[in-house]
Parts: sequence; structure tokens; C-alpha cells
Amino acid sequence: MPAQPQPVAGDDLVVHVNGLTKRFGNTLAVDDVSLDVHRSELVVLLGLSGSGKSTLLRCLNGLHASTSGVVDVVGHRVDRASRSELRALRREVGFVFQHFNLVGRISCLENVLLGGLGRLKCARYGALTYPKRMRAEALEHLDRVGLADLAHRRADTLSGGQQQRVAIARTLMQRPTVLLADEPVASLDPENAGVVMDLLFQVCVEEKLTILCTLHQVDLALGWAHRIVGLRSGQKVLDRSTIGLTRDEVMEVYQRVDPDLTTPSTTAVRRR
Ligand SMILES: Nc1ncnc2c1ncn2[C@@H]1O[C@H](COP(=O)(O)OP(=O)(O)OP(=O)(O)O)[C@@H](O)[C@H]1O
Repeated sequence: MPAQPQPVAGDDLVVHVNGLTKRFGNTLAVDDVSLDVHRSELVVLLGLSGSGKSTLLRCLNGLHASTSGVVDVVGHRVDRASRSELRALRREVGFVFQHFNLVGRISCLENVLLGGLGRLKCARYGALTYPKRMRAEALEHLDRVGLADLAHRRADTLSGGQQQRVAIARTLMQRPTVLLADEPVASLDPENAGVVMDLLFQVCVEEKLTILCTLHQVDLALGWAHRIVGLRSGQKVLDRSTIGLTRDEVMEVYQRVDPDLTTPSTTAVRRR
């Protein structure tokens, strides 16, 4: 049996990273980064392409093995976890991808049910083969993301924004403690990007989920994140609450104050 997760220092500390370094051959992707993230906190990682955002996220759920440093997520020491410990960790850590990763030929409901597979002993084929209580739970999650009426539609007939909302419902079905989102709005138009960020913010606050999300849109980060972490060449160069943080201060992560550098959002509205 995998070891039971132990609380990390402080009850609501969910992610603790200390001196994390990740190299790919000669490339230093993440350079001595330390970061603590608490329960119900939405942290956005910003930085130029290649600054190490995705690599940092992937080190948090063991998709990339770290080169050195401590990575503690929900009490699991990811940096030295065995395969069975990584499996246990991944049940608690949901991942939302840029391209949604839904199974296109099956219904939205069945896609959401896939998020609960970790709780079952064997694979299921078809929504009706899942226990009734799980189908009810999956429908609740679809309702939560505003798509209950599309539960029985094939996933590949939905728009990009709708598919990302189904992907979020699937992750909620997993009942995670931490949600990692790698550019979840990069394939969406500004309006849908705002809808998805709003949803992530809601589940963060209402479900007390800890969310780390990479973005390229400074305005969305300022609008929805509790905190912004900026990376440059793998190093952490900014770590600030968004309260009182200005756009120009964030743009320093990119080493220039140039509004054309990032994709502007017409719908970003500061929520707090
Ligand atoms: N699997 C890999 N093998 C080799 N090098 C890699 C690998 N993954 C990432 N890198 C390198 O690590 C560095 C950081 O990449 P990463 O994808 O983390 O950046 P990023 O900030 O997420 O970029 P983007 O915003 O374009 O997604 C880059 O130089 C990249 O080429």
C-alpha cells in the first residue's frame, strides 16, 4: 500500500518546492526555484516561452524527474517518489491541458466519468457501466461548468471553450487537492478564455482547490490570480500577490514594458 500523505509544514501548505533545479542535458530549464503554495490559492506562472513554466508544473506531479531540490506536494515527496507513490500522488493532482485531451468519439458525460476511474477497480466502457452515484456526480460537475444539457453529446462536436470546461469537470471528478493547468486558455478566444479563468477561480475558492496555472496573458493573470510567479531563464524573478501589483511591474518579468508582447484579453475584469 502507498504511504499515507503526511501534512507538510503548516496545515494549509499544499505545495512546497525548495531549490528545484531541472536540466535537460545542457539546458537549464528550472534554476533553483523555491515556492510555497497554500490551500485555495490560485497562482499563475508567467514568463517568456522557454522560461521553464511547463517544466516546473511537470516536476510537481512527477511527469519530469527533478535534477535536484525538494518537491513536496500534498505531503508526497515527489522528488524521491517510487512509481506507486507517484500513482497515489497523481490521484490527488489534476492536470488541465492546452488541447483539452478529451476522447472525442465518446460523450461529455463519459469523458467526465473517466476522471473517476482511479476510484474503480477495473476499466469501464460506456457511461451506463459506471455506478449510478458516479453518473450523478459527473452530471453535477457538468452542471457546475454549465454544460449539463450537453452531457450526451460527442465531445468532439463541442467548441474549444466547451471542451475545456468538460476537461475541468473531468478533473473535478478526480476529486483532486491540487490542479495544474498548462496554458488552459491558449487555444481559446478572449471571451472563452475569461469564462475558463472564471471557472478555475470559482473552483479554487469554493472547493478550496490549490491551482497552479501557466499563462501568456498578463491581463488574465492580473484579473484572476491570487498571486503571480514570474520566471525568466528558469529563475524565479517575481513572486507577488496580485493585490496592488501593476501591469508594468509584471511586464518586468519580460524585461520590457511592451503591451504587444503578450496576447491582450478584452474580457479580463479584476474580480477582487
Ligand atoms: N523534454 C525536454 N527535453 C529537452 N529540453 C526540454 C524539454 N522540455 C523542455 N525543454 C527545454 O526546457 C526549457 C524550458 O521549457 P518549458 O517548456 O518549460 O518552457 P515554457 O516557459 O513552458 O515555454 P512555453 O511558454 O513556450 O510553453 C526550454 O529551453 C525547452 O527547450
